[in-house]
Amino acid sequence: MADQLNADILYTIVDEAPELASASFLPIIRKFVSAADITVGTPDISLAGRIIATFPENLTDEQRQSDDLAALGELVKTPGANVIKLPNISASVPQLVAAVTELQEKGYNIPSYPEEPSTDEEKAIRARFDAIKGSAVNPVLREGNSDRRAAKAVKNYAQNNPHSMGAWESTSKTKVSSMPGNDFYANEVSATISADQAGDAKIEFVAKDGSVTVLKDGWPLEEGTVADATFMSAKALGAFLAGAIEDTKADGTMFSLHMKATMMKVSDPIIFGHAVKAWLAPVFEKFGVELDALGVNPNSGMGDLLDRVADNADIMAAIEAVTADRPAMYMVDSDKGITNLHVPSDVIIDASMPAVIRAGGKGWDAAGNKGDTNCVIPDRCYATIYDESINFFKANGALDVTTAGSVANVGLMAQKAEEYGSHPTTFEAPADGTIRIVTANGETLHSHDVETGDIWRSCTAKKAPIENWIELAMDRQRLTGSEAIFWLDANRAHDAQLIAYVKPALEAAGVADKFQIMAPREATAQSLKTITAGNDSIAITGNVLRDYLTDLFPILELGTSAKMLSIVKLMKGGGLFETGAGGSAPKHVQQLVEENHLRWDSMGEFCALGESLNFLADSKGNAKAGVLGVAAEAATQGILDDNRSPSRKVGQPDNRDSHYWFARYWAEALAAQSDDADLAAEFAPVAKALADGEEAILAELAAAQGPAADIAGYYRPSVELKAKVMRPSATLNAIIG
Ligand SMILES: NC(=O)C1=CN([C@@H]2O[C@H](COP(=O)(O)OP(=O)(O)OC[C@H]3O[C@@H](n4cnc5c(N)ncnc54)[C@H](OP(=O)(O)O)[C@@H]3O)[C@@H](O)[C@H]2O)C=CC1
Ligand SMILES: O=C(O)CCC(=O)C(=O)O
Ligand SMILES: [Mg+2]
Repeated sequence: MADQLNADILYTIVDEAPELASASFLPIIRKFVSAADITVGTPDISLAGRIIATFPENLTDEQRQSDDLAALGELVKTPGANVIKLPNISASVPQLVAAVTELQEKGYNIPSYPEEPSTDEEKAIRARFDAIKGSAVNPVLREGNSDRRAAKAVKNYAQNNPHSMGAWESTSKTKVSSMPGNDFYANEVSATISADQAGDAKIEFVAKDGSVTVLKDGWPLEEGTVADATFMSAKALGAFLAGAIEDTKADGTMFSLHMKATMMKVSDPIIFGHAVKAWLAPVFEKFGVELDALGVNPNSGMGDLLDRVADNADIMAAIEAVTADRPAMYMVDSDKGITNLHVPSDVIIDASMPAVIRAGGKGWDAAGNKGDTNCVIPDRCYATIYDESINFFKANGALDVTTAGSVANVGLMAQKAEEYGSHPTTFEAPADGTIRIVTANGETLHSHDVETGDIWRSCTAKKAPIENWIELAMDRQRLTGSEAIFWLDANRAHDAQLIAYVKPALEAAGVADKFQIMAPREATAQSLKTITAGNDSIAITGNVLRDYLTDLFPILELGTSAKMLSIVKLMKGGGLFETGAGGSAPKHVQQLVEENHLRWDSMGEFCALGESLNFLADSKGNAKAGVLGVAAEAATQGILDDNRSPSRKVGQPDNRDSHYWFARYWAEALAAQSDDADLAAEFAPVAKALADGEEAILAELAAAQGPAADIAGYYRPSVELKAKVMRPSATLNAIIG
């Protein structure tokens, strides 16, 4: 890895669809940039790679691999970082277990995931797995704030080639349901750490008998950190979920739960588990002991539960009886019977809610019928943005993609800001009592009375990232002149603390009149109005809304968030270029394996590559990198202009075809430019060979599609087979080498 880290550009090895795409695209990148002596390192941050790096002790030398994520995590704190970061799996427990099983089958002597660790050894193994679980990569690499937007060319393309949008009826019964109170929103308190309070804090649980358990010790809170505490009442959640199920039935719609069990890896699987228990309440009441004995953990979902109880006819019959009495369920895969509650990571709110909204408020039920759905989002902190969007489209009809403007995002993300950094400070209350934060000087910063099972958490946002975020917002507003809104709710404790940073900073810079501050609901309505009128808006948000909005608006405006420019301006001066704003598209892998068609759109990679090369030119004074970067931008434009992006259906051009075209346009742009004669001379014959070979290459790529493709694995496919499947054109391979 040491050599890898010294490379000019680091292009991450990840999972699923983007990793399949890399098997085709990376050889092209390497060939082109080597002409400027630019090196490309490939640190492995895949789920399988991270598991292997975590458990070296029982592996052979050949199997072992370095902890690339840890190394990258350090690199992003240096000015030289230039990382192209593709989306990776944030694993739920079922995914983690499946990945371990696959590695074991491949001869890796990795311990099994201890579901219920009892011995010290099991607890230690479990702790190591817990560090791999959920969103364990992005928070480590994101040492900067987020600038996500659609490049002009991408936006123009979408306006001229509108994607399909479901119609919105004013009579739609689709709605968002949230708890009326006693949720994270209601119980939040927040404070900004003073000089006196700064230092190592602790979090304590005080039982009814006065005994104190330290939940977290040596927890550094720097001066200026905004530190919140809040909890969700388990009783209130249970009652709400039971009510929402009944309400869905009365409405005649589908029940759907939308969580972020991956990034909120401690709290949201618990909330998900409450929903599984609420759905199967009579089964849990009657068979609690048996379910326990079978190792059922509702937080792992109904899929895991069904596997464990499959041989118990009584429980299966009880489940069937309950299901018959329940409302329709929103399905992940109707054909395969995968429900919304099967796996906690199947329905991820940032992708799932926009899909419902784009479809005109529709989901799919078990029989494959389209219908309205009750979108259950228990906590109210951010649910209002979806509620307001639904209200807006019910009133105004679907967005007109051909004329709509764009909502860009500037997101507070650096150094594990806000909820997405809260896993180490999230706890399920062990009993009735009090949970409190005690600062270094002995003061009680926050204190909550809790009941058994309540989900308590503290979130923090540090001063330097907050200030950097406000600067970034001012930069983007100045460069665009767009409407700019801080999505902050003055009535929410945390947001009020942020507003106390934002207002004076804007005033000091003399730009307060260029910005508005609005609660998320009002900001949603305003932004939708703005883009409906064909204008642009910048949403300046915290970390969760950064995540939600950079799927919501792109999916409405562009049909996908895959085409987003996603830049993380690292606070220490480096550049992290994320590819797109979406995920790793598991469904795409399934299609490739079944019919050798990869519909993954590499537009995010194309945009990131151009940015990374231009950044290299600036940061290292590498003029050739700049020439390559400008040519890569021309190639990206060519893909859009000539409609070379992948199609969804087998038999039509796919991801590999788009890479051929990218290489061709890139070579043509390099051959045509006059800034660097050497590069022009080197790429003229490449451009000619790619043009001359067009017919053969496209025929060879097309011929590969149709039959099943074997890549020998899911989490750790064979490198050789992947290359074989993803590079089926001998003519193209001969040119790329
Ligand atoms: N930055 C990161 O590392 C991120 C990682 N993730 C991880 O990704 C996995 C899947 O997450 P999920 O929420 O389902 O979201 P995804 O974004 O992976 O998938 C949602 C859908 O979006 C479409 N899509 C996304 N990217 C592309 C692309 N490049 N080209 C074409 N279509 C695209 C696909 O739609 P269609 O099926 O219609 O083709 C896909 O099924 C999880 O493990 C999650 O943790 C999620 C978000 C960000
Ligand atoms: O890290 C993850 O799990 C997902 C990240 C994500 O969805 C985003 O940043 O948009
Ligand atoms: Mg996201």
